[in-house]
Amino acid sequence: MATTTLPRPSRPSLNPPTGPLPSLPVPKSRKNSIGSTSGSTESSRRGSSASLLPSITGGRAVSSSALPQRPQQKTHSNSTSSVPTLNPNDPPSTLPPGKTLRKTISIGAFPQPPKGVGRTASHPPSPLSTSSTPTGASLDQRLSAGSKSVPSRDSSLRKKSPRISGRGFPLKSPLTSPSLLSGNGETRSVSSGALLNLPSPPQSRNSSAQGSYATSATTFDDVGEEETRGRSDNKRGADRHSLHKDGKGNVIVSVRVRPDAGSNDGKQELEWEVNAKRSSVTYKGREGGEYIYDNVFDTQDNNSRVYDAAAKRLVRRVMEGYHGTVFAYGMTGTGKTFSMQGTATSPGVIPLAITDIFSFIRETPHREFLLRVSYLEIYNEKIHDLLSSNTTSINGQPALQEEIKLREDSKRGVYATPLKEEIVQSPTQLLRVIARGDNARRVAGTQFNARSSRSHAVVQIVVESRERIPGGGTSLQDSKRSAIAPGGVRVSTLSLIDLAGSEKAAENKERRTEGSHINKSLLTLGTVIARLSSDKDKAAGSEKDKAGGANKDKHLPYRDSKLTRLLQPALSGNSLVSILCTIQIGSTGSIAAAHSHTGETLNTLKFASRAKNNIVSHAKKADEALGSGADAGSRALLDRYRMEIQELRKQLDEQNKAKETKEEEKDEEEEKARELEAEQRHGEQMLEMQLARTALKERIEHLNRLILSSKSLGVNTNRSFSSMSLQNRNSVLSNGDFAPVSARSSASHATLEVPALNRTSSGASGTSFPSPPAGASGAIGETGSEEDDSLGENGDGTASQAVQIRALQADLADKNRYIGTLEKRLLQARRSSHSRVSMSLSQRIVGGEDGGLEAIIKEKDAEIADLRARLDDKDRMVAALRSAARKRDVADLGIDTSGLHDSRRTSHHRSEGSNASSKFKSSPISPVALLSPTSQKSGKGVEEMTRILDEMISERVDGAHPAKGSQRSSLRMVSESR
Ligand SMILES: Nc1ncnc2c1ncn2[C@@H]1O[C@H](COP(=O)(O)OP(=O)(O)OP(=O)(O)O)[C@@H](O)[C@H]1O
Repeated sequence: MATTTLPRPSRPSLNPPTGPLPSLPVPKSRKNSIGSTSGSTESSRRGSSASLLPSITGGRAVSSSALPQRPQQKTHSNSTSSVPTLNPNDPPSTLPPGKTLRKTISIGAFPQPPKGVGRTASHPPSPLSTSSTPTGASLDQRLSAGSKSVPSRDSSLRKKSPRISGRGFPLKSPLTSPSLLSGNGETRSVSSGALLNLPSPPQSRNSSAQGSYATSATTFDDVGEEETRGRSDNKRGADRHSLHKDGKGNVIVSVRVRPDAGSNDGKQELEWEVNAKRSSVTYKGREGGEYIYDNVFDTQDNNSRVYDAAAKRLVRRVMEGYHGTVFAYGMTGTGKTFSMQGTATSPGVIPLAITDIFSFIRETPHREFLLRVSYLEIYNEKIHDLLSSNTTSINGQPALQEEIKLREDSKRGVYATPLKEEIVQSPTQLLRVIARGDNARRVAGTQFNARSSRSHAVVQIVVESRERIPGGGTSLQDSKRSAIAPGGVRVSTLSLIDLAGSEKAAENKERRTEGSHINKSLLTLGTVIARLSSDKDKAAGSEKDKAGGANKDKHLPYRDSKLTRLLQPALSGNSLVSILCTIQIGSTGSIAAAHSHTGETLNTLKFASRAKNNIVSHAKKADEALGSGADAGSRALLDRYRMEIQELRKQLDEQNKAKETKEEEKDEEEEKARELEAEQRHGEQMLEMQLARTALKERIEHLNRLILSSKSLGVNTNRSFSSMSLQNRNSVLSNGDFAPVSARSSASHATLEVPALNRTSSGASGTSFPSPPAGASGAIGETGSEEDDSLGENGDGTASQAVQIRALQADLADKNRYIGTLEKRLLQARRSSHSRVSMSLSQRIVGGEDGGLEAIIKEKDAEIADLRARLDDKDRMVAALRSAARKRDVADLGIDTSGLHDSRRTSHHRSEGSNASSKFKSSPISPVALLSPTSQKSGKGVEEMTRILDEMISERVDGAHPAKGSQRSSLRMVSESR
């Protein structure tokens, strides 16, 4: 395709059309739309001339806007002589009793998207009607719903006013005047549902407005061609062509005639002729003339038709990226508000435009849109925000508000600030916003209108749009991709303006003041438009003009009123323009005539002619603000929102990640801390347990050695030490494997130095003495080689006292070493659990737990004292043993050696083959002496010593019992005390 060509009638050879505007890109979706509808009978009917239409690139649809344009327009409008002058002799009129008061219902009364009425059932459905309206009703339904309530205009026209040119169907007027924006709403010439997106035959000026918007993708160049073609049959075609080359095709001027309720006598026909077909209004009175416009709506035309012909195409253009302005101009009470707002049953331009805007959005999936709306009024030359939240109406009059100022910059042109803009997402929402503004607008009853608008009201809908990714996917993934790679944002503005009506001086002072402001601003508007014509030749087609007419500012009094200042961008060529002028025609003697409407009507007609003739528009599609920076398209909220959303999403992701990481870290830290704490606690517990176990083990071992040793020696019996000793020795030696018995553990040997005296007497002592207390038995066989620890060379234990002393000393050394070992371990344990211990200690101190620190210290002191007492015991024991040894030495002087043999006999087998026996022989003191009758003294000493030892051993045994003392606390006490 790619190029779908639409039928175009052959036309005379004219210069190639040079449309004032560049070709408009059309979404591909349009192609489908077109295709679906262009395959209709109308399409085939026009197929013969399809080649004449510009080809469609990229599958774009073709517009039906390429309509022939009425040739008379320019000639008439340009001809000042043709404009009838006002008749100053017209008598001032007064409001007749029968005048219909304005009963316009604000669009607030229909919050839901309006349903058009008044269209005939034969209206072809809009191509947009294939999709539902926002309220769910298709446009077709909307249109057909209203068709019953409004009679066919043709029939009514014929009936009421046979002199008014009817628009019989299908009419193929050779004067059909195509326009960039115009497209007459007449659709009855087109079969229903068939050719909504196709151009009317060249001769038909009554091309469907719907058709025009259905094919709004048509480039302006196309229109230029059509205009040229349309003019070909008219002697004024050349003029029209040049006019459109000047950009006139972007300006539509329509005149709407309001029905005159008081005119039932047909007299109006005598003075006025309204020919909707020719789009002309003719005044036949004095200085009369014919006025021809793009559209003339007679009294039977309803709002829907007015919208279709005068505004629909412009609205579609705005959605495509052009700026567009629609305003209603006319005398008070002639139907401006009625046309712009409409009623619940007959919605006007504003609600119908809103419906179309959202229809367009729905049908343009390859672009995304953002709409924002503002609503202001110019009242007594001051601008007020009708959407401002502090707009509170008091007794029907809005409260005073902050004045809005007009500013201008290169990007935005002239704009009001500060002005509230509301972003809207549905037709209902948009209608409600506007209804809110309507309620805040100043209205008052006047002589001519019970609810007269006392201000100029401007609804501005800013349309931001941006191309979505190719393919226009609507999936979430596509949306995301689109958000990630934003294209340029195009910003266009649709201004819908309901001007206050010009009026004669009122009696009421307030109304007079309002009226003077209204009239002044309207006068300025008229002046600006009138002067546009003087500049048009210079400006037309020039870059200066395209730039917005900045140079014109020097000549044109835009700044004389806020209205003209606000309209400056539109009037100076940057916008597509549609002007709807409303008049009320009264015949001689009618109500309207009685109110001097004729003069005002003629003024309005002249204004409309000048506007059509003078306003030059070189509206261009707004550039897409490329780049994603905040500067690009400073007003493009769409971009900013996209960026903001992306930024927020990014932040949210980061925050989520940070939160997750933190939580993980926190969990990990907590876990680690818990583990560490548990580990520490466990380690400490294990260490303590180990320590305690070791201490207990050693202590038990040690004490066991003592006990066993004591038992083996028989010290707990009443028998004599020597006999016990011998007995023991016998048992020990009964296996004939005599070995010296160590009096102590091998470890003890090295740590305690044995006194020389004991050492020398150890082998010679004949005193029987118990075996070494600790570890003796366990050491037998292992440490038996230690010669110093021999029980006695003579085998009777006479050397046992010295051995005993050394054993005790060794035991003492053992204990000291043992304590040292415990100390080391405790210190080690303390280091690892220092903090914990100190903490628990401090807690104990603070909380007074377990009696507090004092109790602990006392406990430790007691343990220290206990240990000291034990040491003292040992010292005493050692001293007693030494003392006994000395006594024995003294007694040795009178020893009877006879007993020695007995003694020897008793231990005969032991002494034999023993090294110890040889030692014993050489000993200066025989151990037997201790047991002989001559050694009574020494025997007494031994008994005493034995007793002491018994006590000590039993004491230790008691102490070793777990129930009788806490090893752990004892150990701790020792370590802590040191
Ligand atoms: N075409 C029409 N068909 C039926 N009624 C109409 C038409 N035009 C206007 N009217 C009625 O005429 C009355 C005045 O209309 P409207 O208020 O729209 O005039 P206006 O031009 O806005 O006046 P003003 O400038 O004072 O605000 C209203 O009651 C309205 O319903």
